[in-house]
Amino acid sequence: MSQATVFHKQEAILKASQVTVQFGGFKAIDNFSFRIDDHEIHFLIGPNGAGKTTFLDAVCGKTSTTSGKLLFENQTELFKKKEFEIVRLGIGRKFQAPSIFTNLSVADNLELAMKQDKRLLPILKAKRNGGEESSIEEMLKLINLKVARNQEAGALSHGQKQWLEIGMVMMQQPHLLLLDEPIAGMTEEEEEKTGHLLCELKKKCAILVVEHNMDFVRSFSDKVTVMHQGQWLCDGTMEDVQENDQVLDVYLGRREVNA
Ligand SMILES: Nc1ncnc2c1ncn2[C@@H]1O[C@H](COP(=O)(O)OP(=O)(O)OP(=O)(O)O)[C@@H](O)[C@H]1O
Repeated sequence: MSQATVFHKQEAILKASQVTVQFGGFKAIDNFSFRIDDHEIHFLIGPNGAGKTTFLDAVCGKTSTTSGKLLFENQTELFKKKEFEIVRLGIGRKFQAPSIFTNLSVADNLELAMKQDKRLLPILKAKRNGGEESSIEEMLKLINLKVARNQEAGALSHGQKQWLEIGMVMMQQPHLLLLDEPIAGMTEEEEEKTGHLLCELKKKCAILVVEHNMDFVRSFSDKVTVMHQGQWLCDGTMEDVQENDQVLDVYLGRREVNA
């Protein structure tokens, strides 16, 4: 293989092989295989209870896999790793529940997210160095919150809070970003801005998103994987998967696609 071929070959950031997650006798994920490449926005879709969130939980170490392999960047098996170890390896997750400090400024929230030592006082008393200052500035610009840098985070709109949280996860410079329904509760304008934010972020990392809003998936996905009853149903582009008869039957329905 020539050097040029090696450089242009897509690298898998995460490969799941035959992963099963069992709660008692119930398989929330059943023999599921999956792959996401670097710089890809990959949506995980499927009916309620399909196992999408459980898969994110398994990747970030919140839930243990019962069997199968989860290989990160071709070399690290995530099985049995603790959540903080997985964060350090380069997998960041934004949870649905808010985790911002509402009475700190937007910039202070980003600074806090950047530090390994999360004790508030020493961080807020210490003067930021030039490198930290420019990382915060860059992130403020990316998440569209430059004008709100000194505003208390609690006073932001719902959409702005979501972007701040995404920014906080990004301050750890993850190679893989996990998002669970990032546009829930947003206005149409905020949804659009979030989509464009994801397109910017994919220049820095791969992004795996659980989502039910099919218009959003259609607009911003590179690839889509459909899950059903814990199992892989199909994957491909959104155009591909919305023509799959099984996907139409169990999830999308005929009317949605016709519309
Ligand atoms: N800790 C748990 N203990 C027992 N069952 C669980 C647990 N967590 C999830 N489940 C079950 O596993 C199945 C998959 O749940 P999961 O939340 O992953 O689905 P989902 O595809 O994300 O659904 P939704 O789109 O509604 O969020 C569901 O039947 C759920 O009730």
